Amino acid sequence: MTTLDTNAHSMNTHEHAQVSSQSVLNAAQFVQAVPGALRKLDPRALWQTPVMLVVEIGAVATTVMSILDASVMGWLVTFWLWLTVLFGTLAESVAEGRGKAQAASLRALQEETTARRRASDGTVEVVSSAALRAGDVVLVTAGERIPGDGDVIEGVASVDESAVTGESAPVIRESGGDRSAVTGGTTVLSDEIAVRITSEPGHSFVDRMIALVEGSERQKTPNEIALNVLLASLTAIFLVVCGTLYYQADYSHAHQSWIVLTALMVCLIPTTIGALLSAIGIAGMDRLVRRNVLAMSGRAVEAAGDVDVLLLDKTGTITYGNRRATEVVPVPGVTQSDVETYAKLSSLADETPEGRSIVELISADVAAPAGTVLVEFSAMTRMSGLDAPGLQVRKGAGSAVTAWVAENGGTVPDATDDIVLGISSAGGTPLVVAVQEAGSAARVLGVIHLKDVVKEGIRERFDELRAMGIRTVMITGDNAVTAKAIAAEAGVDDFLAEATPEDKLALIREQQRGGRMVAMCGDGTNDAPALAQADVGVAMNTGTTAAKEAGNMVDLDSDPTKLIDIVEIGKQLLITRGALTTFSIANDIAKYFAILPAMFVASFPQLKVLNIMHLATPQSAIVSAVVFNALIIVALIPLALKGVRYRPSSADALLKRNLLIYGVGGLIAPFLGIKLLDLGIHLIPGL
Ligand SMILES: Nc1ncnc2c1ncn2[C@@H]1O[C@H](COP(=O)(O)OP(=O)(O)OP(=O)(O)O)[C@@H](O)[C@H]1O
Ligand SMILES: [K+]
Ligand SMILES: [Mg+2]
Repeated sequence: MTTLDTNAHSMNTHEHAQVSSQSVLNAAQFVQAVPGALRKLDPRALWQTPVMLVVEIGAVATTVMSILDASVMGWLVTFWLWLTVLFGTLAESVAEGRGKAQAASLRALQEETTARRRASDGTVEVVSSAALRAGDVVLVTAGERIPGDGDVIEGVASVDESAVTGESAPVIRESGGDRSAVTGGTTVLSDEIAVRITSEPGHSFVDRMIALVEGSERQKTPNEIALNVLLASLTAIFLVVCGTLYYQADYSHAHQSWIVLTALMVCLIPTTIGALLSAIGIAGMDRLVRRNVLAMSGRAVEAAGDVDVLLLDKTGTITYGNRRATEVVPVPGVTQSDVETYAKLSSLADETPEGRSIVELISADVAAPAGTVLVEFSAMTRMSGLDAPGLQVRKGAGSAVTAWVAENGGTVPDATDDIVLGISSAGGTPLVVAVQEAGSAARVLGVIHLKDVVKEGIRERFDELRAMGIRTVMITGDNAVTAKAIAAEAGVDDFLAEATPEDKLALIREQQRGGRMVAMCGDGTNDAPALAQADVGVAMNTGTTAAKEAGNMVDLDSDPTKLIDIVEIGKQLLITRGALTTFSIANDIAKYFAILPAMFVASFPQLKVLNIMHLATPQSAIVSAVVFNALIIVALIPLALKGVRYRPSSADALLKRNLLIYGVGGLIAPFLGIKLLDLGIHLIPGL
């Protein structure tokens, strides 16, 4: 067998380089986004954004009015209202465009290849990869491309997944354990594996990635929907206000044209946030993708911004997950060769990496007796072994095997506990080996030492999480002593040992009942229920298909500390949305005071005191406000896409700071902007 390369799982930093090169927004991106923006002007697409739909209807109305009754002012307002809608769709289109290049390179992975499909009778036929269905078994040898998503059911191989993950170091994929999932389009570098296909055509992992980076599957989150309803209500109110203003103005002999009132209405409704809302959401998902995290829903990204507790599986998440047998220790009275024989016997059927490592460690030839029934490992029993006529062998977690020995009339010698304790306190996983032969009570033979290594640099990252106010809890099926040793080494706040899949699920529910937002990182099939229940379920890409399907995010780098980035991006998304909503509404209030006095000052000279801006003429005031209202959308697109900067600090301090910058800033900006625009605009002939 090949030597397993643990470096392949070491934390990598390549994605950070990627981020900085891609986050620069350039003019070309805007230009490329124009066709998409024009398509989005279709009212059937625009109704998703009620505020912008109202602007579009307003633009249609002023177009008609200007045709019927041409005036410079009418055409200027019309032109800028159309630009306002276009800038809104442009924001979304630019946000989407950033995933398009990535989607194109992913599509290259979907090229049809040939596959060697193995029928149930063992015959192998060559078929097209497009003909593969879930359940098919294919053979893939060094140098070949894996034709579809699946689980390795035989063998172990090193695989180049760089096309999907961007990480050039090969990874190990093997049957039985928590590193069995392979992705279609990746390449086998050494050895041969048999893969059971798990996805139907069109529903592969890469298909999902493409849909995700293109934003085509994006659905509004409940928060976005709530905000949209609020914006639509504000819009409705201003529609009524401006509509009735026409008659009130007439009644007071201060007639205002419908063009002026439409312009006023557009200035007052929350167009800025209405235009940028969807771009902010898309940008959040995009930022995650560039960190090599695939979020299956926007809701998960938002939830990440509010996480209080992070639960992590131990093996494969906190440790490299390359748990291997290093020694077998006999209890007093048992020979080394005896304990080794039974340890190997108990592992003949054990297809987990742990089981195979035991078979490899022990050189003695051992064969299963005739009539053997193999007992596979399960996370529930935490044991594996075999049953033969007159012979039962088990190995597994200390508590599980102790219970089994007692059930079968035996007692466990004190020395066992000492050996188990010794291995556990060093952070190793002890597997107790026991046997029951016909006519005698079960007895313990010795203990297998499984070694695993804590991932490098994980401690510092957990410290960071603590600084962000997030509690880390390790949950493991392993015994309490091992758990404690690894917990101390990794620096988690707390741990839960001897946890079954149900225990993991129960712990999450309990935390959620306490009002906490729970994130969970895991890789195993036994983590799947917990990953599904967690508010943010991050599956390691190295993990099983079940885990990857249960979670709402997949980390392509299989780095649990990535949660720090995920939380930051989630917080940044929430803060950006909050900041731009504040700015937008403050802006609209300011515009009200900027325009209204100018509109009515001719009829009501008393308004002069309010007319602090001294805009040149009422017409120029209206046009300047409309132009400002449109330009502010374009001006804020980069901020919406990049996100407001997030620094770890208390929620209170953040709120105060943002209210000050975006609230007060939003109030002042229109006065300055409109005044400046008015200086030029009032010179336009005919206005
Ligand atoms: N192949 C095996 N045969 C027998 N017992 C095993 C085997 N593999 C693991 N065990 C025992 O079962 C326990 C639970 O293993 P499992 O892989 O389900 O852990 P887990 O819940 O995923 O937690 P973690 O991944 O954090 O260790 C292990 O701690 C070990 O004591
Ligand atoms: K507005
Ligand atoms: Mg596990």
